[in-house]
Amino acid sequence: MELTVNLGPDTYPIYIENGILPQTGSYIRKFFTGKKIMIISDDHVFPLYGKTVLDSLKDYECHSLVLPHGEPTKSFQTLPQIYSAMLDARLTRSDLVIALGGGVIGDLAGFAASSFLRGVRLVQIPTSLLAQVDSSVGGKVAVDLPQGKNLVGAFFHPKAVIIDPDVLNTLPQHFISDGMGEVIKYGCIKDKALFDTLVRHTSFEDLKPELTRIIARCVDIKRIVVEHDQFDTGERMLLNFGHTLAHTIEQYYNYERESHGEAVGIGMYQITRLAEEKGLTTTGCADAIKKALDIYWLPDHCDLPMSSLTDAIALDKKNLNNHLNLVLLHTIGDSYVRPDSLAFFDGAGQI
Ligand SMILES: NC(=O)c1ccc[n+]([C@@H]2O[C@H](COP(=O)([O-])OP(=O)(O)OC[C@H]3O[C@@H](n4cnc5c(N)ncnc54)[C@H](O)[C@@H]3O)[C@@H](O)[C@H]2O)c1
Ligand SMILES: O=C(O)C(=O)C[C@@H](O)[C@H](O)[C@H](O)COP(=O)(O)O
Ligand SMILES: [Zn+2]
Repeated sequence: MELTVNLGPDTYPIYIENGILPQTGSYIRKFFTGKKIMIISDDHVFPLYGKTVLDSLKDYECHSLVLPHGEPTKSFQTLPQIYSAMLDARLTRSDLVIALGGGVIGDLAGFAASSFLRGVRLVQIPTSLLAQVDSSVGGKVAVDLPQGKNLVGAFFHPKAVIIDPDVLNTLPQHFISDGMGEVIKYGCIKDKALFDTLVRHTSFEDLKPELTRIIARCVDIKRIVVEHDQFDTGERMLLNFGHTLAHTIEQYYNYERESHGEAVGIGMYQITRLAEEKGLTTTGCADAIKKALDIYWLPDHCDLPMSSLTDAIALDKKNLNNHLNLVLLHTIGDSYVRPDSLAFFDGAGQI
């Protein structure tokens, strides 16, 4: 299956098909006539899939940079190492960077590509469920700062996204759950039928036969939203459902305890619980989210006092002028952005 993200001069294709990884070279040859490619990956993914990708790129001069896995790598501190590798490889603006990995590598290599020489072309090959359903599409690339998630970044679209769901066979269960956090998000914000499918199943194994279709559905929802609002000034904020709290939870633990999908799960449940208490969301949505999180082994709380998160919430990128923009649900499948303030969280207790 091929989808197209229509963004004028930044239009790009997304290829989604089981078993397409060995054909990476043929997708890249469609648009890339340069000579040199740098693959950026991590030390879990490259040993598993690096050779397959390299074998398909035999007609190019390929360089690889393999970084330690995990969120702490998506740091401002990692960038000099990437720029040095790019300089050592004599990468020019006519060359190409491939991000081969999960969302950490996609965001980090994407930001490096966006900033090196003011922009070197990028291809995303997402290998985690989270990256396949969400982070590889839409052009948000970034690194974390100690003060907050994704605080230094850019909008920089890839030239192509190549999604092979077969690679998920080696993804550990924990990260399957993380990806399901974002899948549940897509059901919550835009697609009740998708949400109902998720809660009709009893486990990920049970859902698996439908996975390729579900990946494509999430990507398509994101494609439509990004086409409407690529720079995150309105509708795109809906993709941030659960993230106001998620990002502060991740930052609170210095990116070492709650992973992104887990934190999004907690954030979606807790903000919906609070919104229901205030009459801003239809009663029952928080319970429905909790049920979905349970099925896919995701937490709904982390026992942090809300007061420990408010400083970081003030850095949320959805803040405009003097107000917070919160993403809430009217009901499952129907979301909205509400201009509000930190007072929304008063009396929240522990989350
Ligand atoms: N740019 C965006 O729009 C966007 C959207 C959502 C999330 N994100 C970001 O994505 C990041 C999280 O991404 P993630 O959950 O993919 O984390 P990740 O990149 O750390 O990958 C999770 C783990 O799985 C391993 N892995 C990946 N693919 C594998 C495979 N096929 N087989 C075996 N192991 C594999 C990785 O090495 C890592 O250990 C966060 O930093 C989050 O902020 C960005
Ligand atoms: O693409 C978007 O827009 C999103 O909000 C998708 C989120 O899942 C993702 O975590 C994103 O990186 C968050 O962006 P940020 O602007 O809040 O850092
Ligand atoms: Zn996210």
